[in-house]
Amino acid sequence: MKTKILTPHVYWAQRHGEIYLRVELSDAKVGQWTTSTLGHGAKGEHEYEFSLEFLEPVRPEINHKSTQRQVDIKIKKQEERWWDRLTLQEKKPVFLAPDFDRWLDESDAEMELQAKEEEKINKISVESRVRKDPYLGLKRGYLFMYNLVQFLGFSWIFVNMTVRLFILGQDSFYDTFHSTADMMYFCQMMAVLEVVNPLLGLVKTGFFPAMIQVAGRNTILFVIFGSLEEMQNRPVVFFVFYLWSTIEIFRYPFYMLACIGTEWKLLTWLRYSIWIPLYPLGVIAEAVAVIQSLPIFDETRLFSLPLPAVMGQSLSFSCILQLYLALMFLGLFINFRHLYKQRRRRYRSRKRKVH
Ligand SMILES: CCCCCCCCCCCCC[C@@H](O)CC(=O)SCCNC(=O)CCNC(=O)[C@H](O)C(C)(C)COP(=O)(O)OP(=O)(O)OC[C@H]1O[C@@H](n2cnc3c(N)ncnc32)[C@H](O)[C@@H]1OP(=O)(O)O
Repeated sequence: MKTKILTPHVYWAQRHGEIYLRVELSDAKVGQWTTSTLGHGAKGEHEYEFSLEFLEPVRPEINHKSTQRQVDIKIKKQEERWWDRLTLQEKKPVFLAPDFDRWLDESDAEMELQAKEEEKINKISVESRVRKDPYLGLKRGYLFMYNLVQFLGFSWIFVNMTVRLFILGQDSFYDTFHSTADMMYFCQMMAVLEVVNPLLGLVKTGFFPAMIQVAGRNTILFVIFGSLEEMQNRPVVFFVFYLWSTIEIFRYPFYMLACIGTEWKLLTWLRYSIWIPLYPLGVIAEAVAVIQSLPIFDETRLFSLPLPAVMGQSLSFSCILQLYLALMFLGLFINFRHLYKQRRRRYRSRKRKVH
């Protein structure tokens, strides 16, 4: 006697490139992928069959996996695009229903596709960077050592000044230069590497912000404090050195951790936040130092530029410093904007990673 062929329940979902069918049959023996199946359905062991005429052409190769509970079928679409429905006929066959476990609407599927693409691109770019750069370890080692030396130098200055402030009180303001200048000279000469590093492609820092930072500080340190003894025992030295070293004892350890692929949230926050009060205060302290040095340069004629006889004797260096004062505020604006962007970039990309 001929057994009755039954139709199983079929659930479907799609992605841009694939169709997923889930046939509710346990222990099924799949015959030809197109139709016939032998398995246990709701009505016991039977032969089951279904047929679907797809809305658009699909590739001939079929992937199917039979489990104790169901048969999973994956079919590739000929062309990667979203279908409005599964079948050519508009009316959905009664045995067919959406597979809500797999179901995504078009925009969700697009996002899933995009995320997969991004993951693929990231993987490729990380792999190619690692493969392409045989000196990566050496570069990281150099940067780590550079940051470590700077961190130790600025920490020494910061601790020295703080201890002296506690012991001597306001008196410590007057000989900051004599107790810390050698170390500051060392650190700021080393800091020239911060302009070289982006030029060599060792770090992603912009060349201009680094140049403004290093040129600005070294003008104050070597030209104003270093060459004018009269400036060296003024309290302004204390404020300038203290503001510089306060940011650096957070910035350099932050970079050190970045070199070994680690991050401490609090340190990152400090690196990208305390410049907000410190930078303007630093520029104000530096401006005070420049203003205080003007009459000294006028008096001593140090670094004055000789002029042709008709124009007078010489141009005092204080005139150049007045121009520099204006440049300082331009420098402040450029670097403040740069640091603001770096802060936004850091927190925006971190937020994206969390989602
Ligand atoms: C046209 C004008 C002419 C100019 C003439 C001169 C005018 C002078 C005006 C100057 C005013 C200066 C005043 C200033 O001296 C006052 C003070 O300093 S007060 C104290 C407060 N100061 C600060 O907070 C500023 C501290 N300095 C800095 O932050 C940097 O020097 C600066 C260049 C301004 C910004 O840093 P950067 O661009 O590097 O930002 P990031 O830290 O986000 O780094 C970007 C990515 O590069 C990686 N990186 C950078 N350096 C290193 C390193 N040494 N080792 C390892 N990695 C490094 C970093 O990790 C970032 O990578 P990622 O994006 O992957 O995280």
